[in-house]
Amino acid sequence: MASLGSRRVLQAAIRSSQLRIIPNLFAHTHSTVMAPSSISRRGYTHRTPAPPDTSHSLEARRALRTYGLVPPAVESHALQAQRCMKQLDLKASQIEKYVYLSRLRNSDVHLFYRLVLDHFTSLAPLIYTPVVGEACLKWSDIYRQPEGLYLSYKDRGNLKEVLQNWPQPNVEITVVTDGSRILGLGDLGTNGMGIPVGKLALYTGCAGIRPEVALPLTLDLGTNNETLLKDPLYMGTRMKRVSEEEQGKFLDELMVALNETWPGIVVQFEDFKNPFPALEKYQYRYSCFNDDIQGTGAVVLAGIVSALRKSGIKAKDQRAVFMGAGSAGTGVAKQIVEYFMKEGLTEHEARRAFWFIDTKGLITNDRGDRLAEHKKYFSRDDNNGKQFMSLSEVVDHVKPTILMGLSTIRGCFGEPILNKMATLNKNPIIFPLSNPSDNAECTFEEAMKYTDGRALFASGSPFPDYIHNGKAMKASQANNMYVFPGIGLASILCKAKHISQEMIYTSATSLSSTLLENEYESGMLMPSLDRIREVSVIVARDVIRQAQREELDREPMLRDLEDYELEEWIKSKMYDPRKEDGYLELERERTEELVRASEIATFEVRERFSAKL
Ligand SMILES: O=C([O-])CC(=O)C(=O)O
Ligand SMILES: [Mg+2]
Repeated sequence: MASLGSRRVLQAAIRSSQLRIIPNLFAHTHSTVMAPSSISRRGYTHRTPAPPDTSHSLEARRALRTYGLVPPAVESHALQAQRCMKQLDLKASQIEKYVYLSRLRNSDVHLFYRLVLDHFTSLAPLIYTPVVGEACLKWSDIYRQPEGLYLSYKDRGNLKEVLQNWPQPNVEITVVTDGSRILGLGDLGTNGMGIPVGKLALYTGCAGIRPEVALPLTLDLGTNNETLLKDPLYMGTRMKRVSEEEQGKFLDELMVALNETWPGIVVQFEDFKNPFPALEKYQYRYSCFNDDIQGTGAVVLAGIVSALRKSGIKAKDQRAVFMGAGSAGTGVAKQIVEYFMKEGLTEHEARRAFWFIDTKGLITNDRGDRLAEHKKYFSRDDNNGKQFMSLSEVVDHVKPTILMGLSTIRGCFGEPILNKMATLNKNPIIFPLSNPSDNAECTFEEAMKYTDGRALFASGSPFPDYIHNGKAMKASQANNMYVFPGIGLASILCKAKHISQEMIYTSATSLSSTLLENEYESGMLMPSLDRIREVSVIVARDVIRQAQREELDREPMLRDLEDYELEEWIKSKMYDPRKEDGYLELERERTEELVRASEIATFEVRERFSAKL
């Protein structure tokens, strides 16, 4: 027999199903009491009925009783999108545009994604880097609505219960951050929520992951950012970050709780200052990966493959100087080592092609400090006792072919350094990867101007085109958005047991294979952003194939498909907002709801009946 509590829930459900006749004008806001269509197995879902919509036919409006609530014209999706773009144009600042788009995503999710798909190149910088960086810096000020789940240190022991509060019953993927290293902006605590939200918007935009199966997750484990701790509007717990050991235990509980709640969920770790413990511990146990180390590494590798082809200089003759020696930097370099080894170098030779600079200068074995674990692999022992303090000294010493920036020091690839690179190389490879744009080591314009237009360039954040000698040149963006959506999509679709390093590596070679000949000829190292959806399909296809080779897949029927069939199947699984219709969706939900309500009513009657016996 149902308990009193569950009876109340059932009664409330029945009551609300009667109330539902009037469409909820504010059904799109999470704070609204949900219409019964929102009642799911787990409680409430915010997969709400579409709000009154100017694209609904008059007949649909009458059926929905929204007739008269919107102006009389019946508009096409294209017209609606046109109005949104016009409204976006009226916003004076980037952050206002960000807020406008966030609101749109929360109020009319399909319209938002139609916009994203149709204007990806111009909107990506607004929903993602660089503007998402500004949004995170100002998150406490611009906060308007819940957009993800927060798990606090004080919730340990109960993480599973908190996860149950997430309104969606089926979650297939989560992006999780502890906010400790947001882009190149440092520790932003719970203000880092903008990152999981932004990354998952790209999952939907680039790889067609349905918005309702994506969970943005932010861990509130304290912050060491004094400004935030003093800010009255800061919304995280006001305490210093917990210790590494405490964080480790918290993550152990989280991974179990996530997998018990949503078995096989794909977990993307994002912007953790200390990413290695989690990656090493979980990568062979769960379906997870670290985007900053593995995703960025794969994209940069794809860029390097194309740049090497373009410059004509073999792997064995490459020398790479890395400005910045954080975990992401060494992670990126390790993937290039793997590639150099596949090109015939021994591991020793490949490793020796890298020189890392941190705040104390060139990393050497004998410079007299204790090196962090992740730096040891690339530490030099061939400096003959000499230490090199500045980038300029290191460039003179190494004569690099590649300059990689992961330092977050804006402008450290200045004119003299770029001039030197241009003197040393016909086509110097210059990758200023720090995000957002304000932290980039150099801009596209600077790279081109000071190398006489000869640089092979890719950056982390977008840069505008630059006209050199009358020729318009396009900046390539070596951002992990070219691979993480495909890796995540593949892992969901083939139900990967875990995400192997080979699957990540495959995403890199797959991405480099998508560069079209005309893109390559024009100097681009990454495919055009307009094609990101088709790129994600290819990446997903190849990553699935790799999972199959390693027997990590749990969807055997995919093995029987030819490549072109697999591609078609992947496409058929992708959410396409242009095919979504709020009205039809609502009708479907209504039917389901009626069935559910009658089941509940039957249950109620039976319950009353048995209570009388
Ligand atoms: O978010 C981005 O644009 C790339 C990235 O992962 C980072 O910089 O941490
Ligand atoms: Mg990141």
